[in-house]
Amino acid sequence: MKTIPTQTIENVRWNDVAEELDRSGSARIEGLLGSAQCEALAGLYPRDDCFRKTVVMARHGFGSGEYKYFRYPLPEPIQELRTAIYPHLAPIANRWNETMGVDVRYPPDHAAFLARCHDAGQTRPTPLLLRYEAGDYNCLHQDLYGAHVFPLQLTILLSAPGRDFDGGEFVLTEQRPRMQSRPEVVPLSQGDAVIFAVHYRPVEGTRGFYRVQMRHGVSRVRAGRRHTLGIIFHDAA
Ligand SMILES: O=C(O)CCC(=O)C(=O)O
Ligand SMILES: [Fe+2]
Repeated sequence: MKTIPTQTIENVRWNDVAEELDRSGSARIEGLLGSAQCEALAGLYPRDDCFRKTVVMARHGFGSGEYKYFRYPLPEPIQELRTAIYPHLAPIANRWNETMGVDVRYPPDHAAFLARCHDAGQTRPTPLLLRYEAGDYNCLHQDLYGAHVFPLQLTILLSAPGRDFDGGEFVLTEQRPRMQSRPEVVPLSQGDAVIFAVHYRPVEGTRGFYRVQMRHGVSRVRAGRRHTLGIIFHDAA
């Protein structure tokens, strides 16, 4: 499978991504992957040699649909994306933690952060491939897998809305202290990525910054089949 040219990642307007994340808690990158790359990645789903675990969401009350966690070594394009994107997000994560008064700081390269996870017993890879069919959905959740959490993650839509599936919108909610939750739908085309907060993000209020709690999920797929690739930067216990 073709690797992702590092050039592609370097060409993303990371300053705009950072601004958008600060403003709304999520940011879209259009056309991060080409359609051939998307289809090759979605095509890995039946390849059980690539995965360490399958989760049937209905069995756990997570929703309806399935996902599989990749095993190490990750397929090259996924390893590349995870390694190349992390250094652009670590400064944002550090700034957010500073704003929220959280002491944890993230090293500039992903290998160093993974070493921290692995030393703490979080050794299992978390990148995952998800598959939804008509009627399937993903309940609002947070992808926490242990004490070590990298506070940003991304999801890439591998299928084409309108052609491969209908419905199945990516949804974020933001729960502000003592207030009702704010929903947001992130419209995605095939190959687009959404970067979003895993659990908390800082929001500026009239009396300084406060912390809001984020969750993400997927609305019901109304027809067809939808695949996504999830990239989470911490490993799992
Ligand atoms: O399928 C989606 O759009 C959401 C996937 C997800 O929950 C994740 O990537 O962590
Ligand atoms: Fe998730």
